[in-house]
Amino acid sequence: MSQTTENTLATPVGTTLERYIMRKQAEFPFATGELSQLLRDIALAGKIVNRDVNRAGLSRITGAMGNNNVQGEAQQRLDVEANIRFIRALTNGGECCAILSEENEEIVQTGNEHGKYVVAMDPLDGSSNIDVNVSIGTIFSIYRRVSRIGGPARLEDFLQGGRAQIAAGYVLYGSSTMLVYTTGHGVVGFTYETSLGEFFLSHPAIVIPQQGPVFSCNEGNWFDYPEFVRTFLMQCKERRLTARYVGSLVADYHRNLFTGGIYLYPPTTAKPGGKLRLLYECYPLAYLIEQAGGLAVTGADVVLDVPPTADLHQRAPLFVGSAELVRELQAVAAR
Ligand SMILES: O=P(O)(O)OC[C@H]1O[C@](O)(COP(=O)(O)O)[C@@H](O)[C@@H]1O
Ligand SMILES: [Mg+2]
Ligand SMILES: [Mg+2]
Repeated sequence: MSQTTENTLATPVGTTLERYIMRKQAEFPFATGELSQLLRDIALAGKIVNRDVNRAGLSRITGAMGNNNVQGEAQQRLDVEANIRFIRALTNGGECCAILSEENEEIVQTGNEHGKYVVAMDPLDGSSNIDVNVSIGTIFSIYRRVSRIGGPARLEDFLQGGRAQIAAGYVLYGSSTMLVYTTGHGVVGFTYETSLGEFFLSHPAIVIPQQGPVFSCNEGNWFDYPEFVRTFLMQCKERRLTARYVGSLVADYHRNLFTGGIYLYPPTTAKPGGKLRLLYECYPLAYLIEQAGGLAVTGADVVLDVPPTADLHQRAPLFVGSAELVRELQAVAAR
């Protein structure tokens, strides 16, 4: 076990996020604190969105905006609200020079041209569940920029590929609110203590079981799935695995991370390239799952090795979770 993991594991449960980030930074003599600040900014935005989510019904942040986003999907008020909150926190934090968001067609330049990092994000994941009080989330992915520091960010900063991520994670707004992320040294989870307004370390080293009892898939699309997907789903049923599908990627993913299992969003006739977005849904969750000992594929290919195209909102099929289950799917896909 590496020194870093030993120190991390030595960090007692109940440590605040702030103290954990400081400890972590101390483990890297050349760390300059910018990434730490960026993680703090994300946590701050997560707290504000958590408040908005909790009282959405009271503050009228419910329902559709009446327009569609770049994906052609109806934008919910909370999609827009969460987008504003994260863009504002990342801009004010000073370390992020540009943001790619599901809710913005183009890259958002923050004006922090000295910033070394860019962030790709899905500010509100699980939009179909917003107004019905079902768990939703935020997904983020961080890259060190490759464009010249001191100037605006460029497209290539976001097209470095899944393995160039230096950090990734999500905030889950569920029965409790959690921040789960990796910086390439395992996966760590913090639980939000609303009354104190603090994230506390609750899961120092999250590891997904190699096998699992759960499969998560919208079987309403059964007739639109490729043959290999139906074959795999039949195998799951023959083995009496349990079907669980919340319809919020972050919530389904989070459950399977702890219980073991596989989440599937296959290609369909309507969406042969898949529904989920490669840069701010698939890549970050694939990076996390590999850091937790699991696997993420698009079918035969490993998600983190899928090269990005110039389409910032490109989609990809996603099969993610316990390594053995995902390999079984890969084997069926390769037949
Ligand atoms: O309704 P479907 O087709 O099952 O799709 C649900 C999936 O789409 C998503 O809502 C897409 O994400 P957004 O809500 O961020 O657009 C996932 O969270 C979820 O897993
Ligand atoms: Mg999403
Ligand atoms: Mg979204």
